[in-house]
Amino acid sequence: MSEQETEPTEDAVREALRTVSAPDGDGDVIAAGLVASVTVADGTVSVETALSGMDPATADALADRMRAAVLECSGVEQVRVNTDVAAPDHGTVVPGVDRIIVVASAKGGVGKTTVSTQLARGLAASGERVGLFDADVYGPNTPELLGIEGPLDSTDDGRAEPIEVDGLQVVSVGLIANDEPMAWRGAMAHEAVEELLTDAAWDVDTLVLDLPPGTGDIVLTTLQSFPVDGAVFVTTPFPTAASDTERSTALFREEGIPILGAVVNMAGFTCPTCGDEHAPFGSDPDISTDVLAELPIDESLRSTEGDVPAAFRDLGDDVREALPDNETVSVPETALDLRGVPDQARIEQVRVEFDALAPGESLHLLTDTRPGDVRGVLEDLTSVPLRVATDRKGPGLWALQLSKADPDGTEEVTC
Ligand SMILES: Nc1ncnc2c1ncn2[C@@H]1O[C@H](COP(=O)(O)OP(=O)(O)OP(=O)(O)O)[C@@H](O)[C@H]1O
Repeated sequence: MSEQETEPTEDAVREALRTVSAPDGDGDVIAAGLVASVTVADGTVSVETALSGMDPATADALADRMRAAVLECSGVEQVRVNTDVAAPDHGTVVPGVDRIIVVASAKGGVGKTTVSTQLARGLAASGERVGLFDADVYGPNTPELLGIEGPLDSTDDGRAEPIEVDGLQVVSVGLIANDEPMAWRGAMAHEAVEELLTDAAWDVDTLVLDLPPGTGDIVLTTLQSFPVDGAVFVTTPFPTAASDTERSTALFREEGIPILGAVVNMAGFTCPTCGDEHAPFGSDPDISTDVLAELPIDESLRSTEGDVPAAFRDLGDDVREALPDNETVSVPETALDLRGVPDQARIEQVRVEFDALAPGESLHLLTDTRPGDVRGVLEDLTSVPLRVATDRKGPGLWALQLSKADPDGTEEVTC
């Protein structure tokens, strides 16, 4: 609280809450009996709600509106709106899968399937258990690339059994019994893809998911339904492919998906006769995303026989490096809930609370600001080494644990 501002009163907070209408036209949230109690201490307002029975999405949206209204009260620095409703389900965990990396492209035919398959092989080459899920209903080419055929067998408990090939567990919409994924393009296609993905008997550390090109239904529902840890975009250097990639990455970011980087494929070739370099699709595409790899037109990059091409082993390492820390971060009751808090106020709160930590102690945050931005701001505010653990709780929502490094310097420092 600034020196000029005084502690808000409980009455003022209740008055602010009266501006929030209850769902179903029941007047405001106070009149509708949806607020059980309000407490104020040192600029922090805690609102206990009585929302049991309400569906989680409505309760969450209502809590957001209450939080925003209370933040308008003079002297309020932080608001905790506690709902007695389970948090909305932001992501169906895929059984047997620890993390999901999607491979996407704005356009078809740019080499997305080639990159997905070789990236999966590259990750597996360093000892990870890797799955490859081909969700490209428009061109499920993974089976052909890996020389495998369907239909998939069923496990004893009736789940789809991934085909083991080249150290990968593979499931493709091209491996289903009726082998007609093109017929899935209709309205129900995304449900069929989701079912196959969650139904498969995976046992992997990382699942590489080859999305259909573009940003259609299947792509969006996959991003919204599953806890995707990061996306790799494949593009050619051709100017329109690059500008389409910019638009697609912006949409992924809006969905809260970390963009790990781009692979610029078909970036030139060496003439086998004269040895000259040619760039038929142009060079240096104008994209703001980090370029993880530039791959030439080269027959050997298509081959899935023998050793994984060095370019894809390197890509595997770079992708692993680019992944945000995906530890499980808890959200204790004392966590700072920064959702909806104005920028300046949230920076000040984090600075004050971080300064107050003893070395080795941690501060927990729940925030709608991207973790990289929080870390950047904090690094500008303090010279103390910090460690940041990040856990994406849903689209645009992260739990962060910010720890002050141990004085003896034994703790890993990640910034
Ligand atoms: N760097 C490369 N050098 C040579 N050939 C390549 C390269 N990348 C991809 N190809 C070839 O280009 C064709 C298209 O690649 P691929 O099927 O991977 O593209 P895609 O983006 O998945 O296409 P789709 O629109 O079907 O999803 C394939 O025949 C593939 O072998």
